[in-house]
Amino acid sequence: MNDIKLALLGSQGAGKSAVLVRFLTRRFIGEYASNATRAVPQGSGARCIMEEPVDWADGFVVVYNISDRTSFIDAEDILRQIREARVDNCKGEVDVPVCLLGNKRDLCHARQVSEDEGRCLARGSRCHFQEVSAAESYQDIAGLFTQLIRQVMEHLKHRADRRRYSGSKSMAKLINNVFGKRRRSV
Ligand SMILES: Nc1nc2c(ncn2[C@@H]2O[C@H](COP(=O)(O)OP(=O)(O)OP(=O)(O)O)[C@@H](O)[C@H]2O)c(=O)[nH]1
Repeated sequence: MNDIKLALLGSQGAGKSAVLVRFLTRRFIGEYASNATRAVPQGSGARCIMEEPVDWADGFVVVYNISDRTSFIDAEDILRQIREARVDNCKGEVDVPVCLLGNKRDLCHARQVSEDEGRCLARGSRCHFQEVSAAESYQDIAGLFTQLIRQVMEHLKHRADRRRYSGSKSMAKLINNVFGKRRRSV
């Protein structure tokens, strides 16, 4: 079986590493060096632009921090960019699986983004939504990745079936053209 490639995107400090480390190790590692983000805020910070199109990903996890509205606006922007890229690249194909994650649910006393807003954004972007806390819970994050991986595998299978089908259709057309023409010229 081929590897599955997932991209975790989101603004700086949203908790991408914490979510991933929680899933892979079941542990919450509170402090570690902050990576260069794959999606960076630019200019005033009101717009979040991906450094490069993520065309290698089979699925996306877009993370924001529920106690930071700017990170939610960034997530909105990232989802829009993913949507636009898939309109360009995947004509007629089933959408690439995407999950919107509202992280740091344990900080609900400092909440700036309601759960309804998250759900509403996900609905508009045709993606799954969940609030989680990388600090407090493994189960939610594990369940979420398991579901996303399942969706990605189904998506890849669907895409492979489609390619096989359109390949055999082209071959049938080619044979028809060649032999059809011959028959006419006899
Ligand atoms: N309270 C709380 N803190 C969290 C949670 N997840 C991450 N953090 C903290 O938020 C900070 C940023 O987390 P990171 O995982 O480094 O965030 P990131 O999105 O990978 O950040 P960059 O690498 O800078 O893009 C760290 O201090 C984490 O300990 C959470 O669920 N709850």
